This record gives sequence, C-alpha cells and structure tokens, in this order.
Amino acid sequence: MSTVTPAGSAPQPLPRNHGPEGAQPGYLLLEDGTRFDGFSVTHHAPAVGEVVFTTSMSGYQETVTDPSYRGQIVVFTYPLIGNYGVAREHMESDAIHARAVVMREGVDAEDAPCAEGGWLSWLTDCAVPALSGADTRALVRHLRDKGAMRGGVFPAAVSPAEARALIEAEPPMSGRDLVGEVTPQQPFELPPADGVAERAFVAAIDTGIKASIVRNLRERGVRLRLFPAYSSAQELLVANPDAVFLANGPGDPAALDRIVATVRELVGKVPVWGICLGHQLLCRAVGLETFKLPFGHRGANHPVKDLATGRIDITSQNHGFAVLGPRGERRVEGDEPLRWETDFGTAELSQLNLYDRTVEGLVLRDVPAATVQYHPEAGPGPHDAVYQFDRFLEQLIGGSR
Ligand SMILES: NC(=O)CC[C@H](N)C(=O)O
Repeated sequence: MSTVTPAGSAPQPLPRNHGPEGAQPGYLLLEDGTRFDGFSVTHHAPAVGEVVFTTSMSGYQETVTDPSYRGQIVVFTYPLIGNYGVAREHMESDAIHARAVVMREGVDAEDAPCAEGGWLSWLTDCAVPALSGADTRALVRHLRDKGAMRGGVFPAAVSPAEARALIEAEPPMSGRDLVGEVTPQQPFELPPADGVAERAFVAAIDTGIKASIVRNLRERGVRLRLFPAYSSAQELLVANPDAVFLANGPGDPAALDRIVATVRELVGKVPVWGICLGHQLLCRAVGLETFKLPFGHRGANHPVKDLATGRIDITSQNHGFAVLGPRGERRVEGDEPLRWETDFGTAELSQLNLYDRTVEGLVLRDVPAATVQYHPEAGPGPHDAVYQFDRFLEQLIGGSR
C-alpha cells in the first residue's frame, strides 16, 4: 500500500454531510487496569494499541494520517478536537493510521470555513473508533507517570475481561516492526513541484513517508523516487541518486535490522539524510544505539537547540524512541557540540532537545550524512525548522545539478 497521495488524486472518501452515529457509553482500558470512561462517538468497535498522547493544539487530521502513528491510540491533550473539520490538503498519507483517538471533546464542525467534511463523520466513514468525553488531563498525567503502554477503546458492551484479553493479545511497541504495513510494494517516482526546475534526484527508503516531507522536497526541486523499505542497497545505487533520504515511520527502529544493514551499505557511497525513524536507522547503521522513551515526544512545541549556531527552534515531534548520546547516556549534559567515534568516523551531536536533553540531530564528519529526530516539515507544527530542507540540499548535494 502506498502511503503517499500523488498530487491530484482523491486520497480518501471524505465525509458526507451527516452527523456521527450517535454517542454510546464507552471506555478506555490501559494494560495496568486503569479505566477512563467516555462516549464512543464514531465506530462502535474495540480498538487496541499503544496509548500515546500528543500536545499539539491543532493538526488532528495530519496526526492520524501520519503513518508513524500506526498501531497507536492517540490521546489529544488539547480539549477541543475537530473544530475546523477536515480537508483533503491536510492528509499526510492516503489513510488513517492511528487505531483510535481519545478526546476531551470531539466535534464534527463540517460547516467550518475551509472544511470539506466533519472530523467525527470522517472517522465514522473510515471505521476509526473515537472516545469523546474522557478525562484526558488525568489520562495524560497517568501516562506521563507510568509511561506509554498498551490499551484499548471499547464500547460499554465489551466486558473488562474481554477488553483485557484483547489488550494482552496486542504485541508491545518495543521490538515491533510495523514498516511492512505502510511501505509501498513498488518504487514510485514524483517530479519536482509544478513550475520548479529539477535540482536533484533523491532516492527515499519509504518506511511510511509523510506527504509534507514529499512536498517540501519537491518544492525545492527534488525529483523523488520512493523505494519499498526492503529494497537492497544495490537497487537504490543503480538508480544513481544524488542522495538517499531515510523517511519517518512507525514501530521500533531496533526491530529493523534489515533496513539498517541496507543503510550501512549506503553510507559513504552516497549522501544520506534522515528524519525521525530515518535518523534512528542511520544512527543504528553507524553503530549507535536507540532506546524507548518513557512516554515519547509528540506535539508541536518541543524546543531544540542547534549546538553549532545556538539557535533554538520550536519543533514538531512524534517519536517514542531516541538515540543514546556519545557516552551511551539518555540525557546529554552540556551545550557544546559533542563528538564521538562511529564505524564511519566522527559523528557530531548537532541538536539537543531542551525538554529532556535527548539527541535531536547528528552530522557525520567524514562522510556526507546528517539527520534530525524531529519533524522539520512541520505537518502539523511550527515552521521554525523548515530551513533544514535547504540545509540538506546545500550541504549534502551542493548547488544546482
Ligand atoms: N515519526 C517517526 O518517524 C517515529 C519513529 C519511531 N517509530 C519512533 O516512534 O520513535
């Protein structure tokens, strides 16, 4: 299944002008037995997955269509979700990947200016369960204290015993490879955006690439060929790209050894740039380790410091795993660009998260390769860091072809 909507094609049936199916009592159960009641307002069927929260105040449609949310139930901390409806241009892929959503108050708002349909109607049409009326403040404090964990959204008719059995049957996120569910079967090529001259040819390993990353690259003159995630290094190299891009994507990077081995074969032979899962895969490929964050970073307000310039960007983030620092630490102390030795020469810690001091970016000094953990494409989120796309093209590829 392709996760990118080629420009112009109809991505997903958007909602007709009808209201949701009607609220019925429902609940969220976590694997530790904690229960939060609310109303099932869209598709009245059970859904299980890793329960995570995002602090973004807008961008609910981008969030649920981001393939990186595959296998997860998304809790929104912002108390009102759906207030500007949904529209085709906000799709990050051609499907909803979140298993379910949990909200304090979900609304349809299909008449909102710019809306092509209502949020709850769309979730209903796409058979995605939604729990509304839940105490999301208490739920998020619980997840912050205890960590992201498995759980499920259930109509009240499902007994807690049945619910527990369904949650138990769900594999934990650690060790999970979900890329196979979102990667395309065949390579697919996209030209630069209309009216933009071609500047570079980039081969992307499509582990679930977001449409806004594709858009940002094409707008800068990139002809982009998306390769199935399990393509060999040889298949990418014979295409003779100017650079390889490693995309975002779902699941645990430590479960993706096959792709890591491919990246290892590419580093040093062609410039490599990665975002989020791509950052984690490049880091693993050069010999660094990843670990699971307690409750992840999901939101649009994470401050990240560029250690070379001192500049602080407010960034969009969505990740549950992170890369260990130069001395194997989870929190990096100090504000100096730190260096460490990898299998491919010196790596420099280029960016740092100022909330929890985790690794946010890496540059390899002896071969052309760089990564960021956050989302410079800002879909959704502030645009502070979109310059990273220009930096990538200038530093790794150079001027025009
Ligand atoms: N957005 C992403 O690429 C997420 C990467 C990885 N699945 C994580 O949760 O850390």
